[in-house]
Amino acid sequence: MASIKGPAPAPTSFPGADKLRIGIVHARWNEECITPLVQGCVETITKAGVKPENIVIESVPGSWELPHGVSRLISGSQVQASSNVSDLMGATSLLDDNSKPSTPVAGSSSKPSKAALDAVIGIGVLIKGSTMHFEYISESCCSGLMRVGLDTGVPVILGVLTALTEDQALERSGVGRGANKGHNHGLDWGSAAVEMRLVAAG
Ligand SMILES: O=c1[nH]c(NC[C@H](O)[C@H](O)[C@H](O)CO)c([N+](=O)[O-])c(=O)[nH]1
Repeated sequence: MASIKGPAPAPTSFPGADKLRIGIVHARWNEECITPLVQGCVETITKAGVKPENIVIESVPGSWELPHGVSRLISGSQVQASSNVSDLMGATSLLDDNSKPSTPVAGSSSKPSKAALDAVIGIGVLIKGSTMHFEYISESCCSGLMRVGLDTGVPVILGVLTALTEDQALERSGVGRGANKGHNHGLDWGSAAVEMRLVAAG
């Protein structure tokens, strides 16, 4: 019997998306998953009509730091620019970019704009280990991101995979090891960010 789980189809047109500025803050753990998740997110954000120069990508050490990183990005202070969009699309790893000093997003002015962000996606990948660390970080990260969104009024999209196995994480990043590569959830998070700003805001 086919599963009934899964999101309804997202809207396909987003009038006004060309005016939006979207932020992505990603953790620097489990980059085999992080890189495709961020790429998937950027893919649907740009397909919706957001200009590449209006996508700000920064990174934090791990998922525990995501709420703080998202909050600081919304408040206008840079966390750590990890890559610009044009470099990202061909990237196989985001980590190399972190050795570079902060770089503005492709096509932007000499220094990254601090104009207000319309939505932010927090991306992290937690994989259960042999201790309770996973549970504590997962709960704190997810409730922290929810609080930042509610406190600031800026839509914060939950882009955190809480996987019990490596294969679960890889499949939900669209890079599964077996024949079934899975579905890249980053694609859904990108359209959710644009939708929450345009459709939900009315
Ligand atoms: O993003 C992650 N951070 C992880 N830990 C680091 C944590 O998020 C903090 O960066 C660290 O504790 C420093 O505050 C992970 N594990 O420990 O397994 C993990 O799986 N994913």
